[in-house]
Amino acid sequence: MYVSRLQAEQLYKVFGRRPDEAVRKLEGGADRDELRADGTTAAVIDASFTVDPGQIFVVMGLSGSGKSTLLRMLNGLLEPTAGRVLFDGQDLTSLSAREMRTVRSSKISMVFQHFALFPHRSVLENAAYGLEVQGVPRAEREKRAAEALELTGLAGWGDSWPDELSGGMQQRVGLARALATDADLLLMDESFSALDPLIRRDMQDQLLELQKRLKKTIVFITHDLNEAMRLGDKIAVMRDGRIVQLGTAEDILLTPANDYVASFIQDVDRSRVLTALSVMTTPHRPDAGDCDCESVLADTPVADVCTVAARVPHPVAVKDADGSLLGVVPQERLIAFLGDDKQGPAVCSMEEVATHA
Ligand SMILES: Nc1ncnc2c1ncn2[C@@H]1O[C@H](COP(=O)(O)OP(=O)(O)OP(=O)(O)O)[C@@H](O)[C@H]1O
Repeated sequence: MYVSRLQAEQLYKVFGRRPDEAVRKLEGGADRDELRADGTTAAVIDASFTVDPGQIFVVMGLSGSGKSTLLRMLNGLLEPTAGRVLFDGQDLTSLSAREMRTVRSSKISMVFQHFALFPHRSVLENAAYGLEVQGVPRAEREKRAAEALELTGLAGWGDSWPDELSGGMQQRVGLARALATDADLLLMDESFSALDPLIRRDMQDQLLELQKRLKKTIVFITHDLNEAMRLGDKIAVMRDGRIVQLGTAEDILLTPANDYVASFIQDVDRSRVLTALSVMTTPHRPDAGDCDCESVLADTPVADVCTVAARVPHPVAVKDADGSLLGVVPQERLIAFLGDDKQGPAVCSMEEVATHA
């Protein structure tokens, strides 16, 4: 039977008095504000989702929306008021504190926003810290920490002190520490939020690059939708404790669940998120794609489809990895897409253009 790596089932976390009663009220349709009047905070309300092996699952929301509380229930640091967390089919909420510590130290790694490095330990010792907690002998942990430093582009920095490294490099040490333990589940809490924009982008690229090789299961918390869309295979948008939308970046961009989500997507660069698959159409000519011109793949971002469109004299062919034709993207469709940036869902307007063309 197929088992999702991580599963949240109707998770609730209520802080304050009479939490069970509060859950019943929430199940009956009460909202956060009603409970606040009783001095109770509903931090997470009825959160359900699955994360598959090798996926990056992003939880996105503004401050106070419940992201950190959700994450702390996933790693067992907080006990849910109601609901279950399953990891590889095992119910974490049923484990004793001791069993939970074992799972946490061997299978789950955390990467925080603030690097949490020990200033009086070398970079190598910092990267080896998780292994030290697991009781791995020194020689073995130093070898694995050095490998992890190499993975994160810090080969040769092992003997330095944390304060000799830039912010971006310190965050890589944090990442190396998480990778060194071989934990399959990586929980990243606003891990790149303290970094300058360019370095932040660099770290996002590096994470995506590492992920191609390592295929960890990652839950990544952020308040930045652009970051969520760059990284997330699946994104949960949270508001006031509830998940208000769960979907891919394209789902969120093309069909935002409500005005709240729509207000976030205004600043997203759609040409980097949407792919050839979402803008292509059926070719009118039977010989489309038969020439030797450049083509694109279904997951090529629209921005890169534009570059190819500028070089070929006909609609850009979209092909699968075997070279079979999936569809075409006519230049007018791209122009409509780029020109209609501020006016709602791009694909609707493009469909109109295609119909009228
Ligand atoms: N230990 C606690 N006791 C009482 N209330 C809490 C506790 N922890 C969190 N809260 C409340 O729960 C709500 C959700 O907080 P949480 O920290 O999970 O949000 P967040 O989305 O992670 O915010 P931020 O990005 O600012 O960390 C907030 O209203 C917060 O005040």
